[in-house]
Amino acid sequence: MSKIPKLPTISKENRFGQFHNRPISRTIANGLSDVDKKNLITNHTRPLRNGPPVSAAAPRIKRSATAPSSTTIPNNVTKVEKRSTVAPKIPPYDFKARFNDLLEKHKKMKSEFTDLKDKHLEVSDEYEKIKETFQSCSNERDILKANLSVKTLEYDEIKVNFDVMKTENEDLQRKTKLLEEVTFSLKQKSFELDQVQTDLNSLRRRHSSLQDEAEALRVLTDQLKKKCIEYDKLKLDFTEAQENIIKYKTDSEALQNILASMYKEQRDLRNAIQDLKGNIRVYCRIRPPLSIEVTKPLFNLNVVDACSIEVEKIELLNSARKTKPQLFTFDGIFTPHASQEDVFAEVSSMVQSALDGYNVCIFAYGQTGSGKTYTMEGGCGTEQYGIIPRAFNMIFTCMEDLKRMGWELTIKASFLEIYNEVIYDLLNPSKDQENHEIKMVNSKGGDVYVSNLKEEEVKSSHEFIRLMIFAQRNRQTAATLNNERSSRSHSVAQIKIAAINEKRKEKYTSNLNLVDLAGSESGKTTQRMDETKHINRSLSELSKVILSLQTNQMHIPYRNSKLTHLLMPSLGGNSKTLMLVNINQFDECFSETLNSLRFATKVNNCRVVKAKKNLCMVDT
Ligand SMILES: Nc1ncnc2c1ncn2[C@@H]1O[C@H](COP(=O)(O)OP(=O)(O)OP(=O)(O)O)[C@@H](O)[C@H]1O
Repeated sequence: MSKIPKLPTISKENRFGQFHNRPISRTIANGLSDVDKKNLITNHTRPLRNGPPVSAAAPRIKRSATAPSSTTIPNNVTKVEKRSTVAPKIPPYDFKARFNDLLEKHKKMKSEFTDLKDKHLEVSDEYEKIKETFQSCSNERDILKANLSVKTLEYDEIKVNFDVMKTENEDLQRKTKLLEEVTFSLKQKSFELDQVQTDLNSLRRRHSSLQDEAEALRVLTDQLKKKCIEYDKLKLDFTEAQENIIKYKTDSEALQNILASMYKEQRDLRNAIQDLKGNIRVYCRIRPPLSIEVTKPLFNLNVVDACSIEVEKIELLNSARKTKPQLFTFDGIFTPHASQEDVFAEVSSMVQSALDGYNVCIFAYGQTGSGKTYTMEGGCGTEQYGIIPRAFNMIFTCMEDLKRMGWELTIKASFLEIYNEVIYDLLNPSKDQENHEIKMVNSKGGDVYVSNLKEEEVKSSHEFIRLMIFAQRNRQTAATLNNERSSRSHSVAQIKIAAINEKRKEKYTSNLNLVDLAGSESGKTTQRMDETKHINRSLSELSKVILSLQTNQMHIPYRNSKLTHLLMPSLGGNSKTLMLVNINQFDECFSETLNSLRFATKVNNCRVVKAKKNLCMVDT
C-alpha cells in the first residue's frame, strides 16, 4: 500500500480568507480606489469632528488585522500596525502631513502588498504543489480506494472465511473438548482395563492353581475312593480279624500255658542234662600260633577225641629218644581251628542257665598269652566277639522270648579288676578310687556285693558293648601306668539278672560272672614275684575251693582270696561253673601248659551237688 503524503492542514476559513484577500491585494496593488480614498479621507477627517483621527483610523486597521484567528497574516503587517499605533499624532489640520503620512502608509501598504503578492505567489506555488500533491493523493486515494474495495472484498471474503473458520474453530474446540472428554474417559477406561487385566491375570493364576488343586483333589478323591473301598474291605477283615483275635487269644492263652509248661520242662531237661554233665565243666582251648610265631618250635599235641588230648615233649636223653605222652580229658576240646562261635555254642547253655535263674561263673584260665582275653572278650568285629559280648546278645534275644511268657527282666552290669588283692572299679575312670570291699547281701549268706562299685542298668546289647569298651579302655590305661598289669590281674564282668512274672507271681535273681583270670605262670618263670605271689595265691585258693567242693567239705575257704570270695555265689552248690583252660602249643610253654592242664583236670574231677534255682514267690 502506497504511503499517502501528509497534506498541510489548512482550515476552510483560512483558505477562503486567502481567496478573499486576493482581490484586496489586487485593489491595493492597483492603488487606492476612489471610494477607498474617500473612505480614507472620511475616516481621517472624522476624528476632526468626533475625536482624534488616529483613534478612528486605528480600529479599521485593527479590524483587518483581527481577521479570523486561523488566517495567516504576514508578520510585517502586524509590525506595521504596531508601528502605526505608536506613530506621532498628526494634527487634523496638517493635511500635508496627513497626506504624507497617508503616502507613507500607502507606500508601506504597497510594499506590504508586494510582499503579500510574493507571498501569494509563494502560496499559489505551494497551492499548486499541494494541488498536485492533492491530485496525486487523490489518485493514490483512488488507487487505495480501489485497493480498499479489493481489500474490502478480500476482507469480506476473509471475514466470511474467518466466520466459517470461527465456526469451524468453535466446532473444532467443541470437538476437541469432546475429544478431551473422550480421551479422559478413555484413559479412565484404559486404567480400569489395566486393573481388569491385572484382576484377570490374578484370576487366571488363581484359576490355574484352582485347576491344579481340583486335579489334585480329583486324584485324592480317586485315592480316597480306593481307600474307602480298601477301608471297607479292611473293616470287614478287621471285624473278621477281631473275631479271630478273640479266638486266637483264647488259643494263645492255652498255648502260652502249654508253652510255659513246655519251657519249664525244657529248662528242667536242660538242667538235668547239665546236672548229668556236671555243674563244673571244663573245656580246653588250644591257641593257634600267630603269623609272627609260625617259626617257633611246638611240642606234640594230639587231639585224641572231642574230649581228650595227649601232650608230649620229645626229650633226648643220652641220644635216646625219651617220650612220655600225657592224656588229659575234659568236657570238650577246642582245637586251634575252633571259632569264637564254636566256643560260644558250648558255653551258651551256661548263659541259658543264668537266664533260668542259676548263678553261673565262666572263667578263662591259662598262662599269659594263651588266649584268655581273646576267648572272653574277643577281637574287633562281631565275628571276633568273645564269650562276654555274645552272652549279652543272647540275654537280650532271650529277654524278648521271656517277655512273651510274661517275664520282665532287669539287667545290671559292673566291671572290676583284682590286682594284687585290691579291687578296682573299671567303670570309674578316676585314679583315686574308693575302697571296695566284698560284703554279704543279707545275713542268710549266699549272695555277695562289692561296696562302692558302679553298677549300670543295661537296656540293650549295644549299651552293654559301649560299657564293655569303656571298661577295657580303663583297664588298658591302668596297664599303661603299671606295665603289664592287665596280664597280672583278674578281670571280672558281672551281670545281675532280676526277673519277675507278675502273672505267675514268680521272681528270681541270678548272677553271671565272666572272669578273665591273670596269667598262671609259676614263680620260677617270672621276675615279678609280688604279683605272682598274689596270683598264685588266688589261683591256689580257687583250686582249694573247687577241691573242697569236690570233697563235699563242710567249710569252703571262699574268703581266703578276693577272687574266691567274689565268686562265692557262682561257685558251689547253688551254681554252675565253666572253666576254659587256654593253652599254647609252643615248646617253651610246655611246662606251664602241663600245669594248666593239671589244674583243669583237678577242677574237672570236681562234681558238686546239684545246683538249685533261685526261684521264689512274689510277696503279695
Ligand atoms: N583262638 C585264637 N585265634 C586267633 N588268635 C588268638 C586266639 N587266641 C589268642 N589269640 C591271639 O593271641 C594273642 C594273645 O592272646 P590273649 O591276649 O587273649 O592272651 P591272654 O591269655 O589273655 O594274655 P594275658 O594273660 O597277657 O592277658 C592275642 O593277640 C590274641 O588275639
